[in-house]
Amino acid sequence: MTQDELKQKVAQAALHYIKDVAIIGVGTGSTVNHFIDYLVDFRADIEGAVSSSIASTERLKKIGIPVLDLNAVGTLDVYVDGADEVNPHKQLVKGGGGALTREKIIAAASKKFVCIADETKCVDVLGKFPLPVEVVPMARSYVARELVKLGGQPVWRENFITDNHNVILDVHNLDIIEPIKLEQIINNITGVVTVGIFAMRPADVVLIGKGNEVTTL
Ligand SMILES: O=C[C@H](O)[C@H](O)[C@H](O)COP(=O)(O)O
Repeated sequence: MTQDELKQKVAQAALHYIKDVAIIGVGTGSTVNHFIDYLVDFRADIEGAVSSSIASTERLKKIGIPVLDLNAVGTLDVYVDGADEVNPHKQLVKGGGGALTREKIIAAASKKFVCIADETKCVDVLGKFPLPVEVVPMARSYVARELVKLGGQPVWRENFITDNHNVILDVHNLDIIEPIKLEQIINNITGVVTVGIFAMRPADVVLIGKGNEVTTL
């Protein structure tokens, strides 16, 4: 199977978790795009979705699924989203597509976070994938200097603005041995909006597309 076929398969497997769920939290990215495409057959049962990005909002609307404001919905039963890296503790690195802040908000507001990933995303130690950090634009250089002090090499994602009108620093060369600790440390740097480590609120279920099957963590 190609990587895209694996993404499709794992996205299909996530449908099991949305049975009888009226309002679904929906993430962002190429894996989630497959999930959204599958939702077309469930339109009649779905009241709406809370979306983590403008891109996902557009895709959901295109297939006729109403996109709702999280403030009006309260706690979500299920949130389905992809990841850039997954470790055996269901802790993640996210934000390769720059949607990390809204993703983290929806994950926090959801009872069950179902992460869908192909096997290339599995690692023992997070950090091989450059760690995305969303930063208020005027704080970019200051935050970059603070990230260097932590041992990383931040690279400004040029010509990219997030849905929240901020910038992204991708931090290379980090071995994230203590994900919760590093998440807290980076979150505490003034000017950081969100760090792409999802460890304080990890996934509850990780579905991994591997070979011809989907395994569950
Ligand atoms: O900002 C983007 C998100 O965190 C995505 O969920 C993540 O980058 C995985 O994307 P993909 O499914 O395209 O690999």
